[in-house]
Amino acid sequence: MISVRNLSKRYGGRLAVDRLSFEVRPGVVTAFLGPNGAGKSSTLRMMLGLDRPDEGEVLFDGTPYPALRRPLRRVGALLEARAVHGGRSARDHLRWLADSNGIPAVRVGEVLDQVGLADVARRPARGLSLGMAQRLGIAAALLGDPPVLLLDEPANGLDPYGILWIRELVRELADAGRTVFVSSHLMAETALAADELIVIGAGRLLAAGPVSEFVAGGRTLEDAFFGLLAAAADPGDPGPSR
Ligand SMILES: Nc1ncnc2c1ncn2[C@@H]1O[C@H](COP(=O)(O)OP(=O)(O)OP(=O)(O)O)[C@@H](O)[C@H]1O
Repeated sequence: MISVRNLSKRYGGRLAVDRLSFEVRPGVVTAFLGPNGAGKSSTLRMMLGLDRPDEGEVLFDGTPYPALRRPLRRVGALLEARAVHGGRSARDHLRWLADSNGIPAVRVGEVLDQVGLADVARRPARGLSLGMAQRLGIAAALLGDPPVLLLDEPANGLDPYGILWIRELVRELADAGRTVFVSSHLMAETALAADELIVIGAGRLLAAGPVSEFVAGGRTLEDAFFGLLAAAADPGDPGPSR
């Protein structure tokens, strides 16, 4: 279980995350939706201890990320797929990560196979396409076989086969009891891939609940999303009927 409690972050004069609270349960795929600049990446960075909140906290089964021992074994994350040294091969990058987190070296071959990168694993990372770099980032997230996965736009750069692959992967991970939290901009894809939604706008929680409630009555998720944003921008607007 991930608990985000009253999280706030200000950059200069701008409030990027505003008293945000929500929970993410194991065994389901939870999507994190919001327009550009809503505060999704800022929230994910604070979840991972990469940014310090001005207020509030994020707990993984009661423990903040910076206090986790061997964190890659507890929480796997994909944030910035290009965050790999360009001269280093995918295999060496994963070996280094495994080594520094007490993860058996055999996992490197396993995750390379799992993400379909075994054939290019010895190439320098700078030669990887965006889709391959994205798969390498997912391999790194899976390396420690963690019970929690945080994936920021995992379908970014993937072709339709890759998008289907991600959808099936997150489903398998959740079905195995993991906590899977996935940020996205892709409404149609989210409607197919996610069970639960957390929607934010301007750093604030706009709605949270099962996808089935957002799309009740034949409404598309896109319609529900635009309705929530319109209601948040104009509090006089009755907004969507949920
Ligand atoms: N390091 C930073 N310094 C200054 N401002 C920042 C920083 N990081 C984020 N912001 C600002 O905080 C707000 C939220 O940004 P954030 O990247 O978290 O949104 P997002 O929902 O992830 O957007 P996107 O969907 O475009 O990735 C934006 O106004 C952004 O400009």
